[in-house]
Amino acid sequence: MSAAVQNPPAAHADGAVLLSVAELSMRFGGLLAVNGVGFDVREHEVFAIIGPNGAGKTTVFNCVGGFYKPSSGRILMDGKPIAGLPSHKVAHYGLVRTFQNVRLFKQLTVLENLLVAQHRKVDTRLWSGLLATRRYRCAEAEALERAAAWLERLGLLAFANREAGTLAYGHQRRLEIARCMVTEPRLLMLDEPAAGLNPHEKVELRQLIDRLRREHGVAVLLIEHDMSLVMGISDRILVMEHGEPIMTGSPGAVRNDPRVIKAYLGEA
Ligand SMILES: Nc1ncnc2c1ncn2[C@@H]1O[C@H](COP(=O)(O)OP(=O)(O)OP(=O)(O)O)[C@@H](O)[C@H]1O
Repeated sequence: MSAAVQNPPAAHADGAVLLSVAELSMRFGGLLAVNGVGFDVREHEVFAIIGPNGAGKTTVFNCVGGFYKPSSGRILMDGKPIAGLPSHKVAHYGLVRTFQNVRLFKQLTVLENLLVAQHRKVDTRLWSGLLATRRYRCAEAEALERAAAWLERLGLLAFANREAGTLAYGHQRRLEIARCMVTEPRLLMLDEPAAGLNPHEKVELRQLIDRLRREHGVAVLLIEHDMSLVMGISDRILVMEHGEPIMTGSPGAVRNDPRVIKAYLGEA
């Protein structure tokens, strides 16, 4: 990795803490997949977790996102404990995620995918729908408006009525992000968003992440193996190996740390 690459300034280093993870551990039988991991994500910050395959990154994501109940540790969102809550409850706190492998409703249209994602905001009680109460109709119209706005922002409006499964892979990945954004999250968790993208799409992804935090105020928690993307977009980076944290620091500090170079980045 070239030492000449410039780091972005740590512009968000003073923001309020949004997510706080402390002493997080996750055991699968005899395997301690995550051991004593701690980090904070601040408002509007892009915070990345990197490390070799099997380091425990996705397991941390699954604990934070409500897919695993951690064996021990604290996870606070806005100061409120969320460890062990199921993912739909975690989403109530404004924390949503994408997956390593695209998970869309492939037989539904692009637009329908965004409407389904907002069911929490629309009163889905049967009688409300049957009676088409004013509140229900309003919420439905707003959901449609929000969906159309995000499709437009992400350049997907022309595909609104296409089945999601027929979109090109890069568009499906963008639709996943749109599906998160219609829920108006405060913290967006992206699990290897650049995987399978071509170089041009990676540049667009970087611009998109930057726009989301600047214009829409989200913080981003990122797992990614593409070091050019990670180093270019992150304010701070946590490096993991064998389930344990090696260090947390700015891209420059991480890139030059001998332990990180040995465990993951390799010699330039
Ligand atoms: N549900 C599970 N049951 C048992 N072992 C698991 C489970 N999930 C993960 N592991 C193990 O925990 C360890 C950490 O895996 P994890 O997927 O979190 O790593 P990772 O850093 O995300 O790797 P990658 O970069 O390849 O996605 C690995 O040894 C993995 O085999």
